[in-house]
Amino acid sequence: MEYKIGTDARCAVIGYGSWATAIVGLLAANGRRVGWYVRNPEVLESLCSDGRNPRYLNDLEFDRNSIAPSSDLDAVVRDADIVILATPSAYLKDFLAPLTVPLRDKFVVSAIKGIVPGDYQTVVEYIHDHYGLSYRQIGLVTGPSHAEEVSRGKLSYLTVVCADPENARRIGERFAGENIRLSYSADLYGVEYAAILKNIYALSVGIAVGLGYGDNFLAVLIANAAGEMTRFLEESYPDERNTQVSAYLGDLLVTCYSTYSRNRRLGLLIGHGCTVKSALNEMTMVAEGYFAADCIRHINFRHRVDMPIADMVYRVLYEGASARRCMQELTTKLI
Ligand SMILES: NC(=O)C1=CN([C@@H]2O[C@H](COP(=O)(O)OP(=O)(O)OC[C@H]3O[C@@H](n4cnc5c(N)ncnc54)[C@H](OP(=O)(O)O)[C@@H]3O)[C@@H](O)[C@H]2O)C=CC1
Ligand SMILES: O=C(CO)COP(=O)(O)O
Repeated sequence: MEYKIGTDARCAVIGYGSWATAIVGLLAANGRRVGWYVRNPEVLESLCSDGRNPRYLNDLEFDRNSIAPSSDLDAVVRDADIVILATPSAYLKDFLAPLTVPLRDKFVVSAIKGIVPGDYQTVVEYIHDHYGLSYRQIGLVTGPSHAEEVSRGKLSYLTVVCADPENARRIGERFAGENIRLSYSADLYGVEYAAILKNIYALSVGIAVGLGYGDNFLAVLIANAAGEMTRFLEESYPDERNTQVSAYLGDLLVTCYSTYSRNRRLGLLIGHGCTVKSALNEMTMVAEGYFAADCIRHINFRHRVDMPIADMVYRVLYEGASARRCMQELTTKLI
């Protein structure tokens, strides 16, 4: 089905973590009231009374007239034309479970960077298969974009991905702002997988830093991670794409280097000697790379791409292998 987003399309955001909150901040600055599905009563009450999310990005104050938070998922979706998904991938099904209103007549944009566990599908594939949307009705918003910086107005570049360039521009208009630059792409498969893989690579970087490796080695590790990402995309879904641009390489770099990165932080804890279980318990936010390491391994059984870095992360996270020994072995495979 050909789906055209109208100029007056209404947006709604599903989720109330840090990225969802930063996204609502961008959309709300652009005019129309933003629907917002917030199932947590404490967060909902605070947004309605005080215009703040008490759990995430608490310093961001919303004009209460610009947001419409609600715990009624059906009502939020019914009133929207563009539905933006911004939950961690592991909880997406759980968040969408109460939905009885069809999504088929909406445009769905995923801001999620992960695989739906259990189904081993990307969010785009999952929405296509389970909600009956055509791939032309699904898009992505991605790029190097930590919520903390976006919400504080630090210059950030986002990439909107969807098949139809006109729809991509309409979505871009909603995210646009003084400190947001936009790019466009039609590579749904490549950009979505790049955003998933970079989380695994940032975990490997955190592990290396925690083990005491220096900047020289990190540069080698990240250069090899960029190569591994490109190899996976080229071998699993060949297309004309330039993986040197922000949506692929840029997002990999920011996640590997930024102190805001949740994935890097999880790796750091493990590199410092925490068990995987205690490192996960220490995290106050979700590190998608933990789930992705298992899902990508499973998906790669089909493609059989050589992925030594992703394999190393999997062995440390899921097989109880020694981080030090695995990293040492990996050093012999990098160029
Ligand atoms: N943060 C960022 O800078 C960016 C994140 N993204 C992507 O956005 C997506 C959302 O991430 P982000 O906003 O960072 O996530 P956060 O860690 O900030 O938020 C987590 C959200 O998930 C809920 N949650 C946590 N644990 C559970 C659980 N066990 N069961 C059900 N719900 C749970 C939390 O609810 P509660 O508080 O009630 O526990 C909260 O709403 C991810 O795919 C991420 O990769 C993309 C770009 C930037
Ligand atoms: O995707 C992100 C930045 O672009 C966020 O990465 P982390 O989840 O590692 O913080």
